[in-house]
Amino acid sequence: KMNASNLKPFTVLVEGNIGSGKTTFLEHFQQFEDITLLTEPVEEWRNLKGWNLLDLMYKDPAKWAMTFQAYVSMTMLDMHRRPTSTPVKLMERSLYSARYCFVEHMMRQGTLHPAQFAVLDEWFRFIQREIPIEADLIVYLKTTPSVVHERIKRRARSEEQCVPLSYIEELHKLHEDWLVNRTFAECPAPVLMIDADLDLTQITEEYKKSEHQILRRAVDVVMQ
Ligand SMILES: Cc1cc2cn([C@H]3C[C@H](O)[C@@H](CO)O3)c(=O)nc2[nH]1
Repeated sequence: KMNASNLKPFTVLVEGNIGSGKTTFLEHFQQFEDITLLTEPVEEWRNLKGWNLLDLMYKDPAKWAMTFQAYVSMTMLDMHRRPTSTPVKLMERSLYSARYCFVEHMMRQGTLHPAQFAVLDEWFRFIQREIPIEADLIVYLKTTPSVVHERIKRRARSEEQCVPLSYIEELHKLHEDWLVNRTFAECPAPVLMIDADLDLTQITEEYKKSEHQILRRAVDVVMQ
C-alpha cells in the first residue's frame, strides 16, 4: 500500500490544445479511487487577489503575458510538487507545455520581449536542474485546430471568445513539434496519443484505451 504522502506516484501529464477535452478526459478517471486528479487551476488565474490575469493577458498580451505566464508556472510547479496518497496522479498540462507551447509561442510572436523570455526560460531551466519533477507518461489529446476552435466558441469561456483560429493553429503546431515530431524540445516521458477530435459519445472508447495503458503502466511502477 502506498504511504500517506506518496511523493513519487505514477504521474501522467495530460496535454493538448485549448478546447481539446483535457478536463473531460480527467473527469473520466474520477471513477478510480487510486488516482488523484489535478485539473488546471484556471480559477486561480482568473482571480488572484481580485485580478483576472487570464482576461488581462488576452486583452493586452504584450503588457500581461509575462505576468500571466510567471503565475501559471508557479501554479504548475505547485501541482507537480503536490504529494498524493494515491499511486497514480493525473495532471492537466505541466511546466513543460507552459515552456514549450505557450511561452515559446508568445516569444516567437513577439508578445514576450526577448528579455522577458530569457527570464522565464532561466526559471524553467533552474527548476529542471534543482527540483525533481515526476513525469511517467504524457497523454496527448490530438485535435484539429478548426474542431477545437468551434468548441471554444460553443464552450464560451468569456476570456477566450476573441482567440483567433491562427492562434489555435500555432499552438497545435507547437504541440505536434514537441510531442510528435520531436523537433525542438525534450519530451520528458513516453507519449500516448488520443484522437480527441471524436465527440463525447465516441471518445469513451478512446479513453478506455488510455485507461488500460495508464493503469497497466501504473501497476508496473507501483509493483517495482
Ligand atoms: C501551462 C499553461 C497552461 C496555459 C493556459 N493558457 C490559457 C489557454 C486557455 O485559454 C486557458 C486555460 O487553459 O489559459 C495560457 O495562455 N498559457 C498556459 N500555460
